[in-house]
Parts: sequence; structure tokens; C-alpha cells
Amino acid sequence: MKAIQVGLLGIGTVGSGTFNVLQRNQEEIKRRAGRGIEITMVADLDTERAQQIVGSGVKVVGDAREVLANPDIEIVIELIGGYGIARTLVMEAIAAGKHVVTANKALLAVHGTQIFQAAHDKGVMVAFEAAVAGGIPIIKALREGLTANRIQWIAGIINGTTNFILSEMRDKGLDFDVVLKEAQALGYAEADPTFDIEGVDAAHKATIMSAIAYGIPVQFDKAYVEGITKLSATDIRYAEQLGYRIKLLGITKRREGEGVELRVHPTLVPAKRLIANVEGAMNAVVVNGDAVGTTLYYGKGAGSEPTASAVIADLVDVTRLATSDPQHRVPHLAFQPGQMRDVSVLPMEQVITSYYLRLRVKDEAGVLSNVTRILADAGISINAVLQREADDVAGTDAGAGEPTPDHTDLIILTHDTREGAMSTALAQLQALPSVLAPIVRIRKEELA
Ligand SMILES: NC(=O)c1ccc[n+]([C@@H]2O[C@H](COP(=O)([O-])OP(=O)(O)OC[C@H]3O[C@@H](n4cnc5c(N)ncnc54)[C@H](O)[C@@H]3O)[C@@H](O)[C@H]2O)c1
Ligand SMILES: N[C@@H](CCO)C(=O)O
Ligand code: NA
Repeated sequence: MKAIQVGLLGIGTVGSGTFNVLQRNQEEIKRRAGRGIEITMVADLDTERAQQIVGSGVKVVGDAREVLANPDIEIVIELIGGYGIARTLVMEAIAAGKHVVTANKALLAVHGTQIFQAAHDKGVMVAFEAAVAGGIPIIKALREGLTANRIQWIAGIINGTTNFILSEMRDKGLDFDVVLKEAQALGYAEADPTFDIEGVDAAHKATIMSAIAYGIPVQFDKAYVEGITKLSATDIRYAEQLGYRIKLLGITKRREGEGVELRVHPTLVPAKRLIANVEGAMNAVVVNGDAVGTTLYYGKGAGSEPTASAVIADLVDVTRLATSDPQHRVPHLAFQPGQMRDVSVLPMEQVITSYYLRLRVKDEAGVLSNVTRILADAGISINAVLQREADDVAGTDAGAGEPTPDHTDLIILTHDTREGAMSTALAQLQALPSVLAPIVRIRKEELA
């Protein structure tokens, strides 16, 4: 059988990895796919660099539409990124009857509903394993491997850049900016690194996972998104003293009869959990299903060849299924299109979680009892209280000046409560005259 012809749009970090791995492993891949898979045309704005990567045997063009216009090309790989031209090209590729493979989580989290509908109507596939946790086959696991389960919750380290930054800050005591530059140089960071550090990239990926897990539309606009830019070394250290690590987690939970939680924020995780020990740019996703229990997926979530690994897995899937009846394919979002449920993402005030609080207070009689009374009145149960004197935090960057002997840090761990109740209590705590600086609130998940 003749090789299937593929057009590649964008040959940057992931595109070049895809080209190289496909070349290197072509024989093995062919044995798996049943026929050869060949990138015969590449579009990139930088045609000179593109031609250097692919050599003289592959046609390189500056205008992606030339690829879409080529009737011999059956699969288009979109590795440009963003919601702009990439969206137009994906929609045009679908309209032209071509299957699409993409790593573009931003595009799918925001416009996925429209894109999957168009693909369904046209009878083509849009495959996106590389869009979530790069090389880890998490889409495959959720969509196929765990199909017996009612998924209860998912919690993942799904942004390599921020995990790298948090790990380096904790291990080496390096500054945020220095580590960010390193992450960019290593090719982990998005073109706009604010997407990484502000949690947007993780929210894109969590949005896609929530849709597949529960059979609901992508609802990125309703996700709660908080990044790591305000996290201080002081809290990383206190968390450690309490037996926790701070990770940027993408979390989605099914709340029976109420809705779905979808949120990204720094999270205290017990240090003994495997996921708490995922360091550097590595990703890990914990999925809890009612039948299987808790499962863990670990690996490289970014980088040229790890991401290419997922792109090529999709190419193989699409190649095998290209001639099949669309009814026999795995649905884009795991559930049959007519079986999607319109379950809403809950507003953040209704989220139920536990908390780490740090209050810088005057070290005087009655402070602790005032604090605990406010929490008790709000129905918030305390799990642990720790008081750290000036000496314990010397040299920290707590932001309110160095603690002096008459200032102290009060660290409180709570049991589960509603975010709304916590916000109300925090406003009251903040108004206490003995509270000297903005209170730090970091959410905590036991992930048991
Ligand atoms: N880098 C990673 O580790 C990683 C991991 C997972 C997913 N992704 C996703 O993969 C996609 C690509 O990321 P990347 O890191 O390879 O980006 P990149 O910036 O390295 O590459 C993008 C390429 O697209 C080209 N391009 C831009 N506009 C174009 C246009 N109009 N026509 C043709 N080519 C155009 C650029 O010249 C560049 O070579 C993004 O959606 C990204 O979110 C990246
Ligand atoms: N910028 C992303 C790339 C992978 O999607 C990350 O750091 O994880
Ligand atoms: Na993946």
C-alpha cells in the first residue's frame, strides 16, 4: 500500500522533532501502521530554516494554504500554535476533508466544540494526544483505557515550565526570573511564557481532560486560573515543614448532581504522594475512576521529541482509521457526540477544598483565639496550627519585611470547606488589627 501523505504546518520545536522521529523510526512505524507515513510538504514562515531541517527531498512552502490545496495530502499536522491563523487553517483543513493532528491545547480548549463538530460533520478525525501532557498518552488512557469508569477526579502537573521553576526554586534557592529563562532556553515554555506561569496553559489542558472525562463541552472560560507568580519561598518552606510540597495542579472533579470543578492553582500536596515527587519539567496526571481507583501517568510533558512521540502516535491512529467508517472511530471527546451532557463548571465559590493559611500577626495575647473564633463561626474546621517565630523564618522573602520578635507567622491547615466560606472568613481575618500583612491562602488537596 502506498504511504499516506502528510503535510506539516509549522516546523519549530515540536514540528522538527516530529519530522526527525518519523524519519528515524520509519520502518518500525510502518510495521505498526500497516503503511508508510511520509511528510511530503512543510509550511513555515521561515522557509530557509525549514528546508535545512527536512533536506532537499521535501517540498517547503511559506504559505500553509498551499499544503491544504494539495489533494494528495490526507493528514495535516498543525504545529503553529495559538488561536489565530492556526484556527483558520485547522477549520480549512477539515473543510477540505483532511484529517488533522494538532498539539494546540489553547485552540482546542477554547474552540474545541466548534472544531470537533465540524470534523464530525465532515467525517474526519482531529487527533490531539500531544495537546495534553505532551508525550504521556493521557488522552488515550482517558478516552479508551478507562472507558469502563465514571471518572471521579483528575489532578495533574500538566505544565512542565512551572514545575521546573518550582523544583529549581525549592532545590537551588534560585530566583523565579533566572529559572524561567532556563525553561525558555530548554524549549519548555510557550511562545508567551505568561501562559505558563499564570496557569493558562495548564487550564487549557485541564479543560480538555474535563471534557473527555465527563462527556461535557470544553468550558475554558469557566475555569478558575491562578499561576505561580505570587508564590513565595517562605510558603514553599513552611509547606515542607508541614509535610507538603507545593505544585501547580490542574484539577477537575465531578460533583454528583451539582456540576464539575475545573481549576488551576498552586496546591499543597502531601510529600508522600508520588505526584508530590515529580520534579523538573516532568508531568504527571492522577486519574481516579470508580472502578479502577487511583491511577498515575508520568513522563515528559514538553520538549521536541517527547511531544513528537504523541504527534506520531496520532498519525499512526489516523492512518489506520483513515478508511474506516467514522462510526467505528473513538469519538473525539470519548462520548458519542449525541451523548454529551450540558453539565456546568461550578463557580469557584462553590469549590470544596482544604487550605493552608499564613497570617503575619502581632505576637500578643488573644490573637490565636480571635483567629480560631472567626474560622469556627464560619464553620471552618482547623486541622493543624503552627506558629513560627522570627528565628524560624530568617532570610525569607515573606513580603512584609523581616519578622521581628514581636511579629510572628501563624500557619493554619484547615479541613475541607467551601471556597465562598473561606473567602468571607479571610476578609474578617484580614480586618483584625493584629494581622499585619496580606494573608496567604493556598489550597490543599490530599489526593487520597
Ligand atoms: N514545545 C513544546 O514542548 C510543546 C509541547 C506540547 C504542545 N506544544 C504545542 O505545539 C505547538 C507548537 O509549539 P512549538 O513549541 O513547536 O512552537 P514553535 O514556536 O517552536 O514553532 C512554531 C512554528 O510555526 C511557524 N509558523 C508561525 N506562523 C506560521 C504560519 N502562519 N504558517 C506556517 N508556519 C508558521 C514558526 O515559524 C515556527 O517554526 C503549540 O500549539 C504548542 O502549544 C508544544
Ligand atoms: N509550555 C508547556 C509545553 C507543553 O505543553 C509546558 O511547559 O508544559
Ligand atoms: Na499526551
